[in-house]
Amino acid sequence: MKHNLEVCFSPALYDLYHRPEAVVVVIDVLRATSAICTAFMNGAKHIIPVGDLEEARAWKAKGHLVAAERDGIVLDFADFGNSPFNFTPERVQQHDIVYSTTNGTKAIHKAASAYAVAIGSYLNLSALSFWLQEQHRDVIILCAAWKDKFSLEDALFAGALSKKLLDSGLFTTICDSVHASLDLWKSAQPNVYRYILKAAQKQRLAKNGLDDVIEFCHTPDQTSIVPVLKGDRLVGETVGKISYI
Ligand SMILES: O=C(O)[C@H](CS(=O)(=O)O)OP(=O)(O)O
Repeated sequence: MKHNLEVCFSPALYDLYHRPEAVVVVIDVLRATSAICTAFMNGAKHIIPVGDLEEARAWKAKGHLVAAERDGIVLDFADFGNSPFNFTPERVQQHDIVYSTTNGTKAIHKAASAYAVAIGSYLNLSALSFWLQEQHRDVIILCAAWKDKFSLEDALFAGALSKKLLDSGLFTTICDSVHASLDLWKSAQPNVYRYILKAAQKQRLAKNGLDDVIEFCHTPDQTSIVPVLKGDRLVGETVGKISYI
C-alpha cells in the first residue's frame, strides 16, 4: 500500500492537514532548518527548539548555550544567531543548544503532536528521503514559510523532496500543493541557486547583510543526519544507506 504525501505551504494552514498518525517534515530552508542540520553535522548533541523568547532567556539564565533571533537580528541575551555558519564544530560539538527563530521553531512546535517530526533541508535531502521511506507512514511536508505567508524557497524544497518520495514508488498524492511544488521545482531547473535569488527572503536577508548563506543552504546532501523531535528536543538520527535517486 502506498502512503499519502501532502505539502502544507504555511503553519497557518497546518490545522487543515494535521493527522496524528502522520510524519511531519518541517522545512525552513532560509535559515532555521539548514542551521539545525548544520549543527548536527558539526557534532551538536541536542537542539531544544523554543517558540517563546522568555523561555529562551530563562534557559540562558540557567547557563545554557542559546541561539536566538527575530527578524534576522540576534537577540541581546543569545550566544549567537541563526546563520548556519554560526554552528561551527568549536561552538556546538557535544553541546545542547536552545534555539528560537522567527518562523522555524514556531513551525516545529505547531507540528509537535504528529506521530513524528523530522527536520529537512537541502543539506540532508537524500538522507531525509530515505528515512521517510523507512517510516511506512503518511507524510506531511510543512513549510515554515515567513510569518505565515507563502515562501518560495520552502515551496521549492517541498518540490525537491516530493519528487524523491514519489520517485521511490512508495508514496502517492492527490494534494494540489504537492503538484504545485513539483512544478516549481521543475521550473527552477537547471539552476536552482539562480532561481531562488528572486525570493523575498533573499532580499530580507540581504538588507541585513545575511545573504551569504544562500548557496550553502541550497547545496544538497552534505550530511546523512536527520534531526528528529524526541520530547522537547531534536536528536540526530544517522541514516546508514542514502539513496541518491
Ligand atoms: O533568520 C532567519 O533567516 C529568519 C528570520 S526572518 O525570516 O528574516 O524574519 O528566521 P527563520 O525562522 O529561519 O525563518
